[in-house]
Amino acid sequence: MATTMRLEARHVSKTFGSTTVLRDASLEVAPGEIHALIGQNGSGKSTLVKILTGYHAPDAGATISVDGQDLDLPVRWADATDAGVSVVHQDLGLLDHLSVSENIGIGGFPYHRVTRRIDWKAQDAAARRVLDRLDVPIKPKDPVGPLNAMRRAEVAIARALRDQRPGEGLVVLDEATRSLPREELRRFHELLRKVVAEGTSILMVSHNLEEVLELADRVTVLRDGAVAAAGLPTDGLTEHDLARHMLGKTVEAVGREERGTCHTEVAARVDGLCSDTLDGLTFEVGRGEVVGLTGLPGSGFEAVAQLITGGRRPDGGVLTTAVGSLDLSKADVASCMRLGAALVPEKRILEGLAVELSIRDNIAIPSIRRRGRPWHVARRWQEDEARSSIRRLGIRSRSPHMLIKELSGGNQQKVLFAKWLSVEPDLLVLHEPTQAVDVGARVDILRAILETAGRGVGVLLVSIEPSDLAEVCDRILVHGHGGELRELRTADPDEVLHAIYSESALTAGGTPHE
Ligand SMILES: Nc1ncnc2c1ncn2[C@@H]1O[C@H](COP(=O)(O)OP(=O)(O)OP(=O)(O)O)[C@@H](O)[C@H]1O
Repeated sequence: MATTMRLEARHVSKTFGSTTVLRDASLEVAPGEIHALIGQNGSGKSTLVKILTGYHAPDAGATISVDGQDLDLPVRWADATDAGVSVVHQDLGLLDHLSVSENIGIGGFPYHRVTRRIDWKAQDAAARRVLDRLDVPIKPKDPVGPLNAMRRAEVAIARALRDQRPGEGLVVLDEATRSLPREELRRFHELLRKVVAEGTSILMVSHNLEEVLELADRVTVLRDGAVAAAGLPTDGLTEHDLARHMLGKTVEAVGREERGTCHTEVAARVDGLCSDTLDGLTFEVGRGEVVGLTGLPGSGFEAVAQLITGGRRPDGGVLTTAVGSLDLSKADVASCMRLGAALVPEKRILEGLAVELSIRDNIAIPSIRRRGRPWHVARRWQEDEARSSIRRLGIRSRSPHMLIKELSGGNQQKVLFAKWLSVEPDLLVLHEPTQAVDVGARVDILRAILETAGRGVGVLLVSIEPSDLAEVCDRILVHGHGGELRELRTADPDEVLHAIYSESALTAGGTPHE
């Protein structure tokens, strides 16, 4: 007899206005399996997940069932929850000022029968039960704020499993492992395996193909809103195979040809950068040079991107470019921009994009003054710049007038990147620019970084992605435990990884242009 699927979605389509973004898609997840849903940016993954959880209504003709029971469509979140479906989003959705138990209880607190108030005793006991079931050594009363990335992920999983009996239910992980440092991923994977060993199913949406192959039993690939491969067993598959299914073609490596050229002219110099986690960091970026900055996640190097571009004020430090010098402890974004330093930040929606404006307007914002006023004079330039960015970075959109909020996450990332590329600063600081973008877009972005450097811009790539760093950087500065910067020149991602996680693998030297 055929197994009853944990989740069976059939003939799912979705049309926004006149655009169909999901076409007759199907997805089957078996009990106790980890199933990955992958696809290029804008291929429809989030739309499909949002239909499963009731955020979007599907077009007519779809059916969705959990454990053989059809759900009424559009899905009501309460019905999905009753059927055992829960979601862990990318940001994990935790509230730092609340306790672990309160976070686990959000959306489903038990109420006292008589007083009709939240029954905290019952809530703490329920939190304890699910934490014990997962062998997570934290207490329900612990505050969430100080917890590290791994513990936070555990709390999010505990919340997802709160109402599920062992062996039942489906947890949807929407890029949920992205915030986890590499060394924690293995432990988190063990936790997920424990969850599915009981019979619960996991549907993971991910751009990390390495993780998909390591963790998932089967994978469904979406391409342009349709299923390009349904439920492929991952055994024997390679990342190349997955990329081919996603893109319908083979992805070529970035292939940096002239690396390590001597960059004698300095684009920007940072002197004595101090903050709570940094102790007098000093480094230079040459004109046309791509310099990587990396280190152990959480060791403090991540803050450099904001500290040298005016997003946050350091305790001390000076930025010098061809324009002049600036005391960073008194700087803001505008003064850093005047000096020629621009940042493509990590948290795109919060810090980088106006979501109610169009692609064209977002790209134009930083250049409005330079490109001339009044506004209509620059209109032609804006239109051309937006169209060329769309082409160059493969931004999936109907037109340059499409609003940012209508774009998929990865395509938003590309617009943010295009916005700052159009400025042509002296120093372009990029913080995790390939986060959440698909394999094809990643190559487009890395190529655009090299092109930008080729035009004489100094690029600082602040990242924990060893392969990005190895592929495009002339030099990589590794921030060590003791706060020192050590320099690495390599095109081998394993060597970068090794350097990040070991103290001894590097040669000394922080200022490199001799
Ligand atoms: N509210 C909306 N209005 C119009 N179009 C939308 C809306 N939401 C999503 N889209 C479009 O639907 C398509 C699929 O987007 P979706 O977010 O599902 O992609 P995705 O595969 O999750 O991409 P990513 O990996 O970049 O997050 C995109 O082209 C996007 O522009």
